[in-house]
Amino acid sequence: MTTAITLPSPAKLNLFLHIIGRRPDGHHELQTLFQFLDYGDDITLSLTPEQPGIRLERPVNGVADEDNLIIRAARALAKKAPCELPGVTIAITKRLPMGGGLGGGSSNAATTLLGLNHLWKLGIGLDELAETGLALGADVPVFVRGHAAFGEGVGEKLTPAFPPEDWFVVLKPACDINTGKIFSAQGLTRNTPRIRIAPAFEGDASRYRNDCEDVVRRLYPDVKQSMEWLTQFGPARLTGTGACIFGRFPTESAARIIWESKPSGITGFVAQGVNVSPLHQKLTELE
Ligand SMILES: C[C@](O)(CO)[C@H](O)COP(=O)(O)OP(=O)(O)OC[C@H]1O[C@@H](n2ccc(N)nc2=O)[C@H](O)[C@@H]1O
Ligand SMILES: Nc1ncnc2c1ncn2[C@@H]1O[C@H](COP(=O)(O)OP(=O)(O)OP(=O)(O)O)[C@@H](O)[C@H]1O
Repeated sequence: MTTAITLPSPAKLNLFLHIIGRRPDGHHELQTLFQFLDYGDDITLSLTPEQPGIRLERPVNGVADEDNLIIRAARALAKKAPCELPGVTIAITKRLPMGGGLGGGSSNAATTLLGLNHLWKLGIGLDELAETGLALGADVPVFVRGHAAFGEGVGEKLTPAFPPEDWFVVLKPACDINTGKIFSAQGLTRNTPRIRIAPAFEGDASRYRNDCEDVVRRLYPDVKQSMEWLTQFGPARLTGTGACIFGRFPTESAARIIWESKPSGITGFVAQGVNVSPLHQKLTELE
């Protein structure tokens, strides 16, 4: 019987992000193109049959365990079980910056849902797991489903997409950005016309933009400065509500040359865009 697994919890990029309106509940209606990166956190789930309950081996810096999306996801899943479950200890190796627009917390929640569904042998389908995940955050469903996608609604209505699997230089300017602050900012573009995209999306995402970019550049000079630097080598774009920005390159070596030339003090990483989540690739290997 498998008692422990280590699973990837990848980052996502919003290759574009359009805000097309506001719902009556105040949430913004989006159109976005999600792609995963082959870079992210790792989560180890270890069953502890002798000790009931769900616990984190070490807290995530700055996040109370009660608020941690890993714990919240595990508890939401446990509620669905028809019987008593073995306990679990969860350890995370955190690489993704928080408040970076890379969806780290949401990805951690999805990895926990899928990993525990596997270890606890619950047999819950992806539709139900995506619905459970949506209650934890708008980005959780795409991580649960595990395919690059055109997202609508708040990002939960997903149509599989196949953007090119290019290489990215991802930079993390020295600021953390609160998503709620950007969505409530004055002057945010909230009326981008809805686009119609065939389900087999193969269009050039560079024609589209991130509607949060102007507000974020105005409020965060570090983001503006990093974008100006990266733009010298091609289009640079914000992911989510920032703070991370990215530039795309056709090969790893092209991306690494730019990465090596970055000014000192800028953090980030180089990674490849992938249309099947590394989490799902790993789970398929385990089957
Ligand atoms: C920016 C994205 O990462 C793009 O993929 C997501 O839309 C973020 O969605 P999320 O993780 O659910 O965002 P949260 O950090 O929970 O949202 C914080 C706050 O931002 C506002 N918010 C968020 C998402 C959305 N579509 N419209 C909003 O107006 C809401 O006031 C919400 O309470
Ligand atoms: N496991 C977790 N990892 C990271 N953040 C978490 C986690 N659980 C809860 N959070 C909370 O979620 C907030 C957002 O963190 P996250 O890494 O998801 O940011 P993000 O990449 O900007 O997300 P998004 O792209 O969804 O806006 C953090 O500031 C933290 O308070």
